[in-house]
Amino acid sequence: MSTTASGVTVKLNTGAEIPLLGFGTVSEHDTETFKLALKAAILDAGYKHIDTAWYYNTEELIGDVLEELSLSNKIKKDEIFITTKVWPCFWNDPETSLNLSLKNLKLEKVDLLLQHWPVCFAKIDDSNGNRIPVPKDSNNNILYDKDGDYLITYKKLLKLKDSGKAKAVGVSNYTVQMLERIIKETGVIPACNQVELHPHLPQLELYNYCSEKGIILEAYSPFGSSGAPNLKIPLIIELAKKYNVSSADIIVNYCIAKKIVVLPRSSNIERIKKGYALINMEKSDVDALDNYGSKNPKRYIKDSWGDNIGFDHWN
Ligand SMILES: NC(=O)C1=CN([C@@H]2O[C@H](COP(=O)(O)OP(=O)(O)OC[C@H]3O[C@@H](n4cnc5c(N)ncnc54)[C@H](O)[C@@H]3O)[C@@H](O)[C@H]2O)C=CC1
Ligand SMILES: O=C1O[C@H](CO)[C@@H](O)[C@@H]1O
Repeated sequence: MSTTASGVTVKLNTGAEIPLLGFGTVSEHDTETFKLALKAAILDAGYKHIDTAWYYNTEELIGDVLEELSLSNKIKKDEIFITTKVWPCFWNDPETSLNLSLKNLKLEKVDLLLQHWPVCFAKIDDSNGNRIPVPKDSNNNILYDKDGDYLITYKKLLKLKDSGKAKAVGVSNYTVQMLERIIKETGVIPACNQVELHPHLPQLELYNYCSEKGIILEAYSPFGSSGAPNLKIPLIIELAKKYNVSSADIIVNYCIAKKIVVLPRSSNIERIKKGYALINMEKSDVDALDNYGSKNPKRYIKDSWGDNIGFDHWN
């Protein structure tokens, strides 16, 4: 096992290794800050995995950084595991989405392609011909496609894998019931399921199901998203003292101990350079964190379309 969190990997059901630590690329900052953060993550902290999506509008910046670092021989592009996602407005033409992502990322293929949400928005383009991510009517209600079905998207993603443009295919924001449905209908087990997961939302039923099926779980918003509220949980602060690390290290190691991919985001260069310490967390501490979240489940990402698919722990 590596001594830094960025070096630890787990095997996907395709046989490929995925680094358990990935750099989250939702951005609240200007383009230069974003690029500097990504460069520090790759060059100083040794990140080998970037999690992005068409929806984040950061793919072109990521493509620029990868191109620059590879042209100056600082990295080889194929050393970095790249995940991108198909947003619900592309539910019926994920190939268009993937082609846009590949163009922006300046890549010929991605390591992992995810269906971003199991929902289907209407396909509406703006006057410049760009797809509207979340189409709404004049009353601000989201426009769903009444003929949409997330199973159709999954089947189309599997075809994209066959075409070689995505080395592996997975899903995001799926419940156990949805996973059961796509597996029953296609016979193909997705490589992973990316969901909100952290010590305040351990998702134990989903975790047990995915472990049994060999689906790698990926934890988004591990720190509780903007403002990082999870870092202030008293049990996490206590464990940080016990192991002499930071609260962020505890959350990252909670996921790593459970072989869950973890996708923290940061734009703070000093923190990024430091990376995350890899510790040997005792099972009783992992269990205590599971227990904490099971008793106090809390979801931070409350996009309204989550309502439509029956997400729980909404309040
Ligand atoms: N599949 C999906 O639907 C979703 C995927 N994601 C992915 O997961 C990634 C991470 O999730 P996010 O929601 O972005 O949030 P996060 O849980 O990683 O938290 C980010 C926040 O924590 C702060 N932070 C980071 N390290 C800190 C530290 N050591 N001390 C204090 N504050 C710290 C950052 O400044 C930022 O405000 C995203 O960037 C994206 O790649 C996120 C949301 C949904
Ligand atoms: O991936 C995602 O990021 C945004 C913002 O957190 C969320 O809406 C989406 O699922």
